[in-house]
Amino acid sequence: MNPALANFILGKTPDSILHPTPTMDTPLQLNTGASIPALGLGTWQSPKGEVKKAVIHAIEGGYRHIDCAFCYQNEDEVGEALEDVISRGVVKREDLFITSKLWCTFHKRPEEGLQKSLDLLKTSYVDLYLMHWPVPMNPEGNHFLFPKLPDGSRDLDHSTNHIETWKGLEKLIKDHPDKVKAIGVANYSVKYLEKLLPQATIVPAVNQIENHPLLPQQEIVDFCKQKGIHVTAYSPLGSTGSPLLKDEAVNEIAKKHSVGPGTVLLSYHLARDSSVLAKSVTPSRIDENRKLISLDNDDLEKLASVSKKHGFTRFVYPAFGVNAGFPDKPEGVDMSG
Ligand SMILES: NC(=O)C1=CN([C@@H]2O[C@H](COP(=O)(O)OP(=O)(O)OC[C@H]3O[C@@H](n4cnc5c(N)ncnc54)[C@H](OP(=O)(O)O)[C@@H]3O)[C@@H](O)[C@H]2O)C=CC1
Ligand SMILES: O=C[C@H](O)[C@@H](O)[C@@H](O)[C@H](O)C(=O)O
Repeated sequence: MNPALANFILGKTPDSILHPTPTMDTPLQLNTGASIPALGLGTWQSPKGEVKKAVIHAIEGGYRHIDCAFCYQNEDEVGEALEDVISRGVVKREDLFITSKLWCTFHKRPEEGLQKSLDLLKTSYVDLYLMHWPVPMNPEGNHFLFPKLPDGSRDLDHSTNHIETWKGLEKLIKDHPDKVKAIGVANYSVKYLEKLLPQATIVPAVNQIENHPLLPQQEIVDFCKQKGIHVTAYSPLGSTGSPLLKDEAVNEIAKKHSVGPGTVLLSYHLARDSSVLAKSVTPSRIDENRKLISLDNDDLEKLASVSKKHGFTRFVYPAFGVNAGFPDKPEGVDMSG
């Protein structure tokens, strides 16, 4: 039977009224008063020679949110793409939402880090500037992005901490409101936020975290919601090679809604009031990833069962050797401040 007719007979409010179908442009509110589009194009590991075409394709197809970072080492090509679409009148700069991130070796130099990204991206401002990881690394080490000690471990900067970095970002937005519209964090656990918030004069607008059915991070999502911090989910497909597209429960839900498994994995975050970033340099996938649906409670329960059945999997965990406060990764040195 048609679900709408069934609901009518049962006297139930259809899910479509309770949860209107989200789109990639559904604006989600930030604590700054601005909004962030529900779906963003990721650019991590998007190779040079491909990322420009990918960003142009995405924007021509309606994407308005692009996630970038200095450490991705491809912001120059993203900038060429932005210049291209803006100069051709495909989109106006003010209709785009561009995120960049302060890399770990720049924690003591936020103004320099921001200016480098602005120059590469060929834009006068970013909509959101995130502290990429709450882990300062030696700015004068043996590599400008990934300095290492002789034993091969990452060269951390113990003379400062993420709280000092945040204060630098607060100063940055106060001094340069024309260059950065909102500041936020990434890869923050509840433990780190609990250390940061009492010392912050600006509550981060966003916490960008790894999030998918194998790593629901419900405690962080709930904590952020309570504090007015918007969550953006990264690696929704399981990162490189998109392993989560094969998950059995995800595929059952996809079949039920007659959509692909990617639609389920991306829509999961909208059901939790988060925005989501999907990376692809493949035009057909960039298009496919635009499709979002509203999931119902049965779907969400089934997705919650995925990590209960298989345990937690964190796909992105760089070898900082730092305990970032994530319950699933208790090892490493404490840099929480
Ligand atoms: N703040 C942080 O520390 C982090 C932020 N991020 C951000 O989040 C973004 C997304 O996360 P990411 O880790 O890249 O991983 P995703 O979960 O977005 O997965 C990307 C992978 O999935 C493939 N893929 C994409 N769409 C499809 C599709 N429809 N069908 C089949 N395969 C598909 C891509 O291949 P292909 O490109 O070849 O098509 C690529 O291999 C990043 O790019 C980055 O912008 C990510 C990690 C950490
Ligand atoms: O944003 C993506 C990730 O955080 C990525 O920037 C890091 O994993 C980085 O490659 C590292 O090795 O520290």
